[in-house]
Amino acid sequence: MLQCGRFRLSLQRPLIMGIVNVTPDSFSDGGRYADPARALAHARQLVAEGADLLDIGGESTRPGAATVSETEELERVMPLLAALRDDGVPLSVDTVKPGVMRAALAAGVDLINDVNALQAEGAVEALADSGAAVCLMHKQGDPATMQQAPRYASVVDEVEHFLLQRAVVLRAAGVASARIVLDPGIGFGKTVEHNLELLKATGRLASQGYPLLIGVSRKSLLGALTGRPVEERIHASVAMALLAVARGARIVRVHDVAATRDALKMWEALQ
Ligand SMILES: Nc1nc2ncc(COP(=O)(O)OP(=O)(O)O)nc2c(=O)[nH]1
Repeated sequence: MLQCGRFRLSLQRPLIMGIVNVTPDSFSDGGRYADPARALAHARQLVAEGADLLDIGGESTRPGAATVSETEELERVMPLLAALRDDGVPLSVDTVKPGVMRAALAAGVDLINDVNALQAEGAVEALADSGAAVCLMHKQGDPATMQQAPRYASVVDEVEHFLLQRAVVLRAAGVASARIVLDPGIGFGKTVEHNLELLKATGRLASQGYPLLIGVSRKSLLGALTGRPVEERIHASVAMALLAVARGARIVRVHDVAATRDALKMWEALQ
């Protein structure tokens, strides 16, 4: 069970986190939902397609992405969070900024999705003071430079150690384990080989006492394996989400909810 703000989400079956990027420059859908009305319609479409929760992102984290001011990020995400507040769907905000976290939590967001694992000053306190869940993700370096020369002695050991260390910090701050999700951060300071090692270790990473979230949707790893451009990666995205679930992941963060939902229904039918 995931204690996710206003919601208690069963993890008996895998959950789909639908991605709503309200940015001009997200790697696969940047600019498509920058208009508030389009973003709201898209968010509701993802719920209709079977998203169990929505992840609202106001700052691209793709390699080389420019950073966004807190004011700008708030202007992007807050109207959508407000419009979705009473739709009855758990809402996540994808941010590294404690100020954005606090505003989103005050507006009722149910999960903080932080690619920086709440390392910013004040982030742990912001989360601890709320009832929201948190996704702690590993990354090596920052989007601007993380893909220049990723290097690990043992990527699985190091990612696992980091995530468990961050979970210990949260538990010490009074955050119950039922509010914590871990994520190895596919594509965040990793080579193709590093990403594949982490995905092969999904079972191990998912057995650490916390639900594991995998986000691989449309990412360059899939392009490297298939040769497909970003707009042609739905098949590989669905396949890798299904494989992650089959190996123990409990949440998949995806752009293509309907296709992923159908695939997970097939997996569930065989359990
Ligand atoms: N927890 C988690 N959060 C994430 N946020 C963004 C992206 C990148 O994907 P996307 O949001 O589609 O692109 P962009 O960061 O360019 O908006 N990937 C993850 C991920 O793998 N895990």
